[in-house]
Amino acid sequence: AELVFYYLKLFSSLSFTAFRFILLGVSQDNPLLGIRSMEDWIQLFHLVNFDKNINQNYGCDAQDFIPINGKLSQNSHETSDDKVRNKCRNSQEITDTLPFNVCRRLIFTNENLANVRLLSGLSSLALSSPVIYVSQSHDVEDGSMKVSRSNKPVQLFFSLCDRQTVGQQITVCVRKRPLSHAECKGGEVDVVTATDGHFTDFSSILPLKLSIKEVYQKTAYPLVQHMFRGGNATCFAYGQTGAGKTYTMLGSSAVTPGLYTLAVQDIFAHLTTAHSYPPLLVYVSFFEIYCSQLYDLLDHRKRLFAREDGQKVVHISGLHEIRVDSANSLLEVVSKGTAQRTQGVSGVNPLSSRSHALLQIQLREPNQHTAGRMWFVDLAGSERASDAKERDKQRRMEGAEINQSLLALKECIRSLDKKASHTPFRQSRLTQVLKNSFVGDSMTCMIANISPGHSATEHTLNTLRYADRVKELKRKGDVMGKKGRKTTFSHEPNLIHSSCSTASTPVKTKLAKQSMPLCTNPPTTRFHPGGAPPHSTPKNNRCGEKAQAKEKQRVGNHRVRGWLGLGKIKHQYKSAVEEDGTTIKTKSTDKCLVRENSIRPVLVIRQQKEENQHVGETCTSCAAFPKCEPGFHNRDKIESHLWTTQGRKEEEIQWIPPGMQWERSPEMSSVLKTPNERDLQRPDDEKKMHLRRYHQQLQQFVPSSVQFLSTSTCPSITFLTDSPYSSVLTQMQDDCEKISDAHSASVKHEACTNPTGRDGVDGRCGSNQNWGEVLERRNKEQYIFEREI
Ligand SMILES: Nc1ncnc2c1ncn2[C@@H]1O[C@H](COP(=O)(O)OP(=O)(O)OP(=O)(O)O)[C@@H](O)[C@H]1O
Repeated sequence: AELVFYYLKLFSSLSFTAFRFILLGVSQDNPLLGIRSMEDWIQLFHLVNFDKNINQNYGCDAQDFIPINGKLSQNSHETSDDKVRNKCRNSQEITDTLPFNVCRRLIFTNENLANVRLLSGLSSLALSSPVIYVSQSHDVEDGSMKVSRSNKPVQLFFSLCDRQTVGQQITVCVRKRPLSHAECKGGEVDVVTATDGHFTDFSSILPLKLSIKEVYQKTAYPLVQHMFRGGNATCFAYGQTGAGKTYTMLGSSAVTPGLYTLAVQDIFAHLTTAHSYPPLLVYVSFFEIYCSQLYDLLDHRKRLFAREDGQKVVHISGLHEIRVDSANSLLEVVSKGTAQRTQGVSGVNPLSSRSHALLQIQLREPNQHTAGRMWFVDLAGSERASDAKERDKQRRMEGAEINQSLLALKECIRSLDKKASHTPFRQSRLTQVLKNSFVGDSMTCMIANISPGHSATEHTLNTLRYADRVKELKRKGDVMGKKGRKTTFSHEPNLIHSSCSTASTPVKTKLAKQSMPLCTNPPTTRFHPGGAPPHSTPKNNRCGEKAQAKEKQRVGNHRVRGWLGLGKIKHQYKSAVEEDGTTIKTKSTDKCLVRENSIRPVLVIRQQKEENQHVGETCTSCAAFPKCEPGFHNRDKIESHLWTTQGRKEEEIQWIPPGMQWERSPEMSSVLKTPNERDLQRPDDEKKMHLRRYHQQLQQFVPSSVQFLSTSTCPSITFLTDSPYSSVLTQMQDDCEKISDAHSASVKHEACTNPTGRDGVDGRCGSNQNWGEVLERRNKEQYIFEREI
C-alpha cells in the first residue's frame, strides 16, 4: 500500500477512480494477484494511468470503469446468476458478442491478475488502442457486467469505443471501382450510384473517393484487432473479374497501397508498441487454389494437399511457412508469392487472376502455440462462360472451376443462413480451407467489388445478391457463433480445425475431376520481375513454356470485351436515379455522367437512357484510374467491337448442339412469333434495345449451363417490367426457382450416395427427378434468345 501511495504522490493527477482501483488491488493477496516484482507494480500503475487517459480522451465517465473484486461465491452457495456464469465459463461466444458499452469498462479481477505477466506492455499497447478491456469471461445481463471465475490465463481485449464491429461476425462492404479511361472511351457509363433509399444496405459502401486507408479502417483493421485478441479473422474480396479485387488487396503503387500492406504495417506497429509477453512471432504462408489444386506460392509452386484427419482437422500438408520479423520482410515475401500467382486473360481483364490466393498471417508464441490468425483471400473473378473471350478448353474449364468453387462458397453461406444441419464445406477446396472463417470465433469481412459500367450490370447485381446473402448471415449473427464447433487453434502450424461431421476426403465434383489434366496448362503471373516471367507453372507441367508464351501473347493483346458497346447505335446515358418513381436528371457534360457526390449507404443501379453520345470528352469517374493501365487504355473501340461480334458468333456456334431439335415452350413460341423474321435481321433501334435489355435479364437466369449450375439463387425481375417479354421472364423465374430447388435436391441426393454424408444419415435426401428436364428446357430457351439477338 505504501508503494502505491508513493507512486500516487508522484503522479498526483491520477483520478479518484484509479486510486480506488489500486486500493482494491492492494487489498488482495499480492502473490495471488500475480504481482511479484516492482516491475509488475509499475505495469499496474501504468494501466491505471491509462484509465485516466481514457477518461480524458474518449469521454468515458469515471463510473464506466468498474473495478470488480473478483471473489465470487463458491459453488456450494451457487445462485442462479452463478449457474449462468458457470455455464458461460470460458465461452468464446460471449466474448464475441460483447455489446458496445462493454468496451467502456475496464474490468480487473482477482482471476485476471493471476497472470499479471500477460499485462506486460499493456501501457504502451494502450497508446495504440483507445480502450483496454481485461477479463476472462463475461456474462452480460441487462447491461450489467458479471465476471466469472476461471483458471485460464487472462485474455486481453482492446477495442475502439466507436468500433461498430464489436459483436459482428461478418461485415460486408461494397467497393466500386472507377470507370477506366478505355471504358469511358468505349461509351461505358457508370450506372452504379450510392444514394439514399432502400435498395439494400450493407455494413459499408465504400465511396470512390475513400482513400485506401479509410477502406482499410472499415474492412481489415477490425480483423487485425480480432487477430490480436487471439481470434481467427478473414478478409476476402469477391466480385466479377476486373472489378478490383486484386487492386484492393495488393494496391497499385506505394502511393496507393493495398490492404495487405496496411494490415502488415499495422500488425508490426502493434507488436512493437505492445511488447507482449511472451513475445509473439509472426509467420506467413501464401498459397493459391487453382483448378481445385493447392500450390505453395512461397515454395516454387509446390503442390500442397488439404487433408482432413479423423478428428475433423484439415491439414495443409507441406505448406511452407516463413517467419518474418518486420513489415518489410513480410511484404517482400508476399510480393514474391504474388509474382508466382496464376494469371490469365478474362473477358474484361487482360491481367486476370485465375486462382484464389490465400495469404495467412499467424501470430505465434515461442512454443508455437497459435495466438491469432488472419487470412486474406483474393478470390478469382467470377465470369460467365458466355462472356469469356478465350474459348479454348483450358480457359473454359478454368472459368467453370472458379464458378464452381464460388458456388460452393455460396452454398456454405446459404446453408449457414438456413441453419442447416450440414454445411457442405467439403464441396470445394476453397470452402474446405476456409470453413473456419464462417464458424466459431471467427470474424470475417467480405469486400464485394463491383464494376461501375452498364455492361457489367448483371454481374454487379449478382455480386450484390451474393453480398446480400452474406449480409443476411451477419444479421442472424448467432449462426456464426453457434453453428460451428468452437474454433480452437492448433498447436501445429498447418492445421485448421473443422466443424464437419464427416472425415472423408473432399467431394470431387465431376468438373474438378475433368479439370485436373486440363489445368496443367500454364498459368502466367501477375508480375514479371526483371522482365522475365518467374516460374509459375505447376511442377511436372509438360506444357510449360510453349503455352506460357502463348499466354504472354494473349496478355499482350490487351483486348477488352465490350459486348454492349455495339454497332452504330451510340448510347448516351443520363444520370437518372429512379427513386420512388421519380427520375432525377443530371445535366452533365461528362461522357460518363457520374454522380459521386450522392454516395450514401444504398446502391442504385440505373437504367440506361439512349441519347447521342459525346465521344472523347473526359470522364470524372475515370480520374482515379491510373493513366497507363494496361489493357484498358489502348483499347480501340472498333477493333473491340469487331472482335466482340466475332466472339459472339463463335459463342453461338458453340451453343448449337449439332443436329439438336427441340420444341419451343408455348410461352416462348408466342414471344418468338412477335418479331418479324426480316425485322430481326435488320432490327430497328427500339427492337434491338428491347432485345438487348431482355438478353441482359435473361443472362441472369441462364447464361450458360456452367453458370447455370452455379445459380443457386434465382434473380428477381428488377427492371423491364414493361418488357414485352415479361411473361416469359416470370415463367423463367418460376422455372429457375424450380431448378434451384431441384439443384439443392440433387446436391442432397449426392450426399445421400455418400454413406458418411449427414443428409443420408438424417434421411433428408430429396428427389432430383426434374432437374435434367428443366435444365434442358432452359438451355434451349437460352439458345433461342441468344440467336435472336
Ligand atoms: N479502385 C480502383 N481505382 C483505380 N483503378 C482500379 C481500382 N480498382 C481496380 N482498378 C483497376 O481495374 C483493373 C482490374 O482490377 P483488378 O485486376 O484488381 O481486378 P480483379 O477483380 O482482381 O480481376 P480478376 O478477378 O480478373 O483478377 C486494374 O487495371 C486496376 O488497376
